[in-house]
Amino acid sequence: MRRFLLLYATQRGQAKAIAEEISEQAVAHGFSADLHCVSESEKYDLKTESAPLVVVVSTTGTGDPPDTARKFVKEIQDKTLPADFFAHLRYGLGQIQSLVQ
Ligand SMILES: Cc1cc2nc3c(=O)[nH]c(=O)nc-3n(C[C@H](O)[C@H](O)[C@H](O)COP(=O)(O)O)c2cc1C
Repeated sequence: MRRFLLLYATQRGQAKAIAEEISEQAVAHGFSADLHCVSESEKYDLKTESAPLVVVVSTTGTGDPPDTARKFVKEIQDKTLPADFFAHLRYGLGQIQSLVQ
Protein backbone atom coordinates (compact mmCIF):
# COMPACT_ATOMS: atom_id res chain seq x y z
CA MET A 1 0.00 0.00 0.00
CA ARG A 2 1.16 3.53 -0.72
CA ARG A 3 1.80 5.36 2.51
CA PHE A 4 1.14 8.98 3.39
CA LEU A 5 1.42 11.01 6.57
CA LEU A 6 -1.90 12.40 7.83
CA LEU A 7 -1.72 15.04 10.56
CA TYR A 8 -4.66 16.71 12.26
CA ALA A 9 -5.17 19.48 14.77
CA THR A 10 -8.53 19.89 16.42
CA GLN A 11 -10.12 21.92 19.20
CA ARG A 12 -13.41 20.06 19.53
CA GLY A 13 -12.93 16.88 17.53
CA GLN A 14 -14.22 17.70 14.05
CA ALA A 15 -10.83 17.82 12.33
CA LYS A 16 -9.86 14.54 14.00
CA ALA A 17 -13.09 12.89 12.82
CA ILE A 18 -12.43 14.08 9.27
CA ALA A 19 -8.83 12.85 9.39
CA GLU A 20 -10.06 9.46 10.62
CA GLU A 21 -12.55 9.35 7.76
CA ILE A 22 -9.78 10.17 5.27
CA SER A 23 -7.68 7.41 6.81
CA GLU A 24 -10.49 4.86 6.41
CA GLN A 25 -11.26 5.94 2.85
CA ALA A 26 -7.56 5.82 1.99
CA VAL A 27 -7.36 2.09 2.73
CA ALA A 28 -10.22 1.47 0.32
CA HIS A 29 -8.16 3.24 -2.36
CA GLY A 30 -4.94 1.35 -1.73
CA PHE A 31 -3.30 3.88 0.55
CA SER A 32 -2.16 3.57 4.12
CA ALA A 33 -2.23 6.65 6.35
CA ASP A 34 0.03 7.24 9.33
CA LEU A 35 -2.43 9.25 11.40
CA HIS A 36 -1.21 11.51 14.20
CA CYS A 37 -2.16 14.66 16.02
CA VAL A 38 0.36 17.39 15.09
CA SER A 39 1.29 17.61 18.77
CA GLU A 40 2.64 14.02 18.68
CA SER A 41 5.86 15.33 17.20
CA GLU A 42 7.88 12.32 18.35
CA LYS A 43 5.85 10.14 15.95
CA TYR A 44 6.75 11.87 12.69
CA ASP A 45 9.59 13.90 11.22
CA LEU A 46 8.81 16.46 8.53
CA LYS A 47 12.53 17.02 7.94
CA THR A 48 12.95 13.52 6.55
CA GLU A 49 9.42 12.71 5.41
CA SER A 50 9.34 11.50 1.81
CA ALA A 51 5.71 10.37 1.62
CA PRO A 52 2.92 12.83 0.78
CA LEU A 53 1.63 14.83 3.73
CA VAL A 54 -2.03 15.68 4.36
CA VAL A 55 -2.88 18.17 7.12
CA VAL A 56 -6.42 18.64 8.45
CA VAL A 57 -6.66 21.56 10.82
CA SER A 58 -9.56 23.56 12.22
CA THR A 59 -9.52 27.23 13.18
CA THR A 60 -10.79 28.74 16.40
CA GLY A 61 -10.86 32.21 17.93
CA THR A 62 -10.11 34.63 15.11
CA GLY A 63 -8.43 32.25 12.73
CA ASP A 64 -6.23 30.82 15.45
CA PRO A 65 -4.85 27.27 15.38
CA PRO A 66 -6.18 24.73 17.88
CA ASP A 67 -4.23 24.56 21.16
CA THR A 68 -2.67 21.25 20.06
CA ALA A 69 -1.20 22.97 16.97
CA ARG A 70 0.38 26.01 18.60
CA LYS A 71 3.84 24.48 18.92
CA PHE A 72 3.65 23.04 15.39
CA VAL A 73 2.67 26.42 13.91
CA LYS A 74 5.47 28.16 15.78
CA GLU A 75 7.98 25.60 14.50
CA ILE A 76 6.99 25.78 10.83
CA GLN A 77 6.95 29.60 10.99
CA ASP A 78 10.49 29.68 12.36
CA LYS A 79 12.16 32.38 10.29
CA THR A 80 15.62 31.01 11.06
CA LEU A 81 14.86 27.90 8.97
CA PRO A 82 16.32 27.88 5.46
CA ALA A 83 13.74 28.90 2.84
CA ASP A 84 13.86 25.41 1.31
CA PHE A 85 13.63 23.54 4.63
CA PHE A 86 10.26 21.97 3.75
CA ALA A 87 10.73 22.11 -0.04
CA HIS A 88 10.84 18.31 -0.28
CA LEU A 89 7.36 17.94 1.19
CA ARG A 90 4.40 17.19 -1.05
CA TYR A 91 1.49 18.37 1.00
CA GLY A 92 -2.17 19.24 0.99
CA LEU A 93 -3.88 21.38 3.60
CA GLY A 94 -7.55 21.16 4.49
CA GLN A 95 -9.16 23.83 6.61
CA ILE A 96 -12.30 22.91 8.55
CA GLN A 97 -14.89 25.66 8.84
CA SER A 98 -18.43 25.70 10.07
CA LEU A 99 -21.15 26.96 7.76
CA VAL A 100 -23.03 29.82 9.36
CA GLN A 101 -26.39 30.33 7.66
C1 LIG B 1 -14.96 29.61 19.48
C2 LIG B 1 -14.88 29.27 18.02
C3 LIG B 1 -14.16 30.10 17.17
C4 LIG B 1 -14.08 29.83 15.81
N1 LIG B 1 -13.33 30.63 15.00
C5 LIG B 1 -13.20 30.36 13.68
C6 LIG B 1 -12.41 31.18 12.84
O1 LIG B 1 -11.82 32.15 13.26
N2 LIG B 1 -12.33 30.87 11.53
C7 LIG B 1 -12.99 29.80 11.03
O2 LIG B 1 -12.88 29.54 9.83
N3 LIG B 1 -13.74 28.98 11.81
C8 LIG B 1 -13.86 29.24 13.11
N4 LIG B 1 -14.64 28.43 13.91
C9 LIG B 1 -15.32 27.29 13.32
C10 LIG B 1 -14.52 26.02 13.55
O3 LIG B 1 -13.39 26.02 12.71
C11 LIG B 1 -15.42 24.83 13.18
O4 LIG B 1 -16.46 24.76 14.13
C12 LIG B 1 -14.66 23.53 13.14
O5 LIG B 1 -15.50 22.53 12.64
C13 LIG B 1 -14.14 23.13 14.50
O6 LIG B 1 -13.32 22.02 14.31
P1 LIG B 1 -12.73 21.17 15.54
O7 LIG B 1 -13.87 20.41 16.15
O8 LIG B 1 -11.76 20.26 14.84
O9 LIG B 1 -12.07 22.08 16.50
C14 LIG B 1 -14.74 28.68 15.26
C15 LIG B 1 -15.47 27.85 16.13
C16 LIG B 1 -15.53 28.12 17.48
C17 LIG B 1 -16.33 27.22 18.40
